Amino acid sequence: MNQVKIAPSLLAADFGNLQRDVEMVNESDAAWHHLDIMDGVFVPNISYGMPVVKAIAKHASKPLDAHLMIIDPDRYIQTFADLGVYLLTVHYEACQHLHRTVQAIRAAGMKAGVALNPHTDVSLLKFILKDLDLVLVMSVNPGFGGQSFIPATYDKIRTLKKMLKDQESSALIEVDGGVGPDNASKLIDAGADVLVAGSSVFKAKDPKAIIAEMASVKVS
Ligand SMILES: O=C(CO)[C@@H](O)[C@H](O)COP(=O)(O)O
Ligand SMILES: [Fe+2]
Repeated sequence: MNQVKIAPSLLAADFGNLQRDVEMVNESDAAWHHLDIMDGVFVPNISYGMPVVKAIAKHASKPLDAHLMIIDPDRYIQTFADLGVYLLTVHYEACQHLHRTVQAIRAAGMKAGVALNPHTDVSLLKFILKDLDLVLVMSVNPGFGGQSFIPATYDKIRTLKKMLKDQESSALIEVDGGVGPDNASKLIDAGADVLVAGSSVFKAKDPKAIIAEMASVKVS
């Protein structure tokens, strides 16, 4: 069984000290850097765009896990590939032709992920699971950091885990929103492979210790 991966969300970083915070993640037990790209249309917030992704990529030593909260993400697939993104996740709710988008992400040389809003049923991915490297289960409504975790997520992860097993899919389950040391064990027990954590890491006195604590949770 693989160890859980921790992906600190740079949305909660200090943007005035972005290089410092990216380097903190480099030196930590984190597996990936999680980048949240918001367009102000799909979600009611605008985060950052390509120049900031480029700056992060310049200093990051771990794979870039980009979570696109933008409509019609096909427009930017090649750009993110050129910026060195490792795994590109698009929202089920933001794509007209999800299968085509996933194929285009892989054709551009990246791993492909699909994110589900809290109200979106995992069964909608039944016929595309085999084509995915990751499913991102949103445990808050996308758009902002620092929100409260939605408890229905546990059941959703368990249901998805069973679907993946039934289909012999090796896609990872990533959970994003309101995640921290308090719920990490329960999420891992439910079947999460990757934990995204923004506020719980960057607002902590010792961010590296929080990352280490979550990364060391034993997988049963
Ligand atoms: O995608 C998102 C929000 O839409 C996340 O990645 C947040 O950035 C996580 O922040 P916390 O809930 O951990 O503070
Ligand atoms: Fe995210």
